[in-house]
Amino acid sequence: MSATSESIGRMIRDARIARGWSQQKLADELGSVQSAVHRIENGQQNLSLNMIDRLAEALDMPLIQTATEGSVNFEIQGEARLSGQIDVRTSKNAAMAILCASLLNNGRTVLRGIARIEEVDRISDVLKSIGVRLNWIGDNDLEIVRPARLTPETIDERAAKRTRSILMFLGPLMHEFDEFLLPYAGGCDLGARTVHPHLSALKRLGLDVEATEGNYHATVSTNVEPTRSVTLIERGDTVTENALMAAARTPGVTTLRNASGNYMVQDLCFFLRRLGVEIDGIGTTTLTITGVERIDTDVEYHISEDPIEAMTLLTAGIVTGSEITVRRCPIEFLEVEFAVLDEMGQRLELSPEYRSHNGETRLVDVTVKPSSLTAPLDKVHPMPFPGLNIDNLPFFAVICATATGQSTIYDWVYDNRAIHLKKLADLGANVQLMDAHRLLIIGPTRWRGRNIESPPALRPAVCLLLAALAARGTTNLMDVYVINRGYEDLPQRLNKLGAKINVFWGSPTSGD
Ligand SMILES: CC(=O)N[C@H]1[C@@H](OP(=O)(O)OP(=O)(O)OC[C@H]2O[C@@H](n3ccc(=O)[nH]c3=O)[C@H](O)[C@@H]2O)O[C@H](CO)[C@@H](O)[C@@H]1O
Ligand SMILES: C=C(OP(=O)(O)O)C(=O)O
Repeated sequence: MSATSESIGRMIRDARIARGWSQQKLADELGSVQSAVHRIENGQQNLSLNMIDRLAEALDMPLIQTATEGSVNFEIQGEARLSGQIDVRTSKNAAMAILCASLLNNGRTVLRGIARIEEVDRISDVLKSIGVRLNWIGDNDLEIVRPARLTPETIDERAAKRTRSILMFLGPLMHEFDEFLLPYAGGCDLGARTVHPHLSALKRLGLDVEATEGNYHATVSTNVEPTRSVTLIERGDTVTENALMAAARTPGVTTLRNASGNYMVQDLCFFLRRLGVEIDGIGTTTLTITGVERIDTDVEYHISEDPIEAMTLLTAGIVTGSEITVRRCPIEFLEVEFAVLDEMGQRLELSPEYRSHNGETRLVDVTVKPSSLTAPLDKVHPMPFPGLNIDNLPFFAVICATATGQSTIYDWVYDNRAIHLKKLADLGANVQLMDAHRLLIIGPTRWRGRNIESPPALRPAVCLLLAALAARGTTNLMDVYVINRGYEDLPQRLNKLGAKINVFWGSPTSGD
């Protein structure tokens, strides 16, 4: 059986009307807002697993769960010509860091503009399970109030194991307990990802963590110097964030060297500053943090725009040869990407800069002009900020496949990500995996639609969606949970630009 988002929407509307409920009443029951119910009923919103469960419970309708059993899939009709304007939404990765950082605050935290994505739902499930109260107060605004005592002993292990961000509870929780356990982190299948840099940095900040059977066993030590300098053994994003959260509530001055200056780290720093934590060196590799004993502040913070989503949307325009304007692109985190695109012959028009709602991040509107692309002369490779973003590299595989000539994509970072990009061959690309880290791509590609399983990795999966937009024929991209992990209503938003993507549950209606 397969059900589309429209048919599920109709089922929900009928059930609501049968109960004599208004959209507002259903929204109240769901802990959501009326506009979200309106969109769900019109099939204009992706339904997260969490929302499906809540709808079934509120309407006492297990049928909704039955209808949506199996995977969420996208049917993409290709040869799309896109036009119009689209706004970049806020980032998954900053949301993850700041949601974890809200644990540092005993006051009320309101996060504005937070993306409603599976990853936010997962970490929300985990936060709720340790006693935190979360309340959506607008379509994308979340109120967070933590209890006086958090209860890590009641943690939702299933949700915790689906996200790597659980690692970022270590920094905040060390201020509350002498000893605690956390389940192992999960996330995308990108190959082995290091945890040791986190443990090594936290040790220097007074937290000993031992990996035991299925758990991290954390013990706080008391012998922390009043002034400390910690050099991270990797310039990783979440390790920098973990160390920042450890330093934020450790009185005295901490200097973090080899810190990441990436977008999510900057966003976390701006948030911590609002909480009264002094931080110097934001955006550089040396951060100086003056910690405070206790934070009890009612704070509102607007998360900034996602450079990875910006690159995703720009790639949609590029591979379909369309003219679209992607508004609210955080330019500081896209400079190298744009320089590489420029070398390849891609024309982009940039508006004057303006500020994001956080008052800090610089934004521009970018218009993609249909261009004739040639392969870059050298390999395309990522570097920590301010290099080409590691999560933007996969989009260059699709773009290079569109360009004329031979390109090399070199992903030194992840052992398994390039392997997933090999799947672009199923949609017609001439892609060869030279080794686990290098792809050789010969373009241009005549993309063709297929039935295809999503790889278990967010960016490679969305790359297939983007290629499918350009492909001849229809692509059924099956089991897109990973895409919904990081993107809010991507099909619906691309459809507003002229794409034809249908969300359905179960198995595809037509064969390949
Ligand atoms: C929730 C979140 O914010 N996730 C992001 C974060 O994950 P996160 O910070 O968890 O990234 P990892 O710690 O897994 O680092 C990614 C990989 O890069 C390697 N590495 C990293 C830095 C370095 O200086 N040397 C080095 O070798 C690590 O060993 C690892 O294999 O950063 C990654 C790299 O930007 C992004 O892909 C993720 O989207
Ligand atoms: C790898 C990613 O994220 P995570 O760290 O959440 O797995 C990503 O955003 O592409």
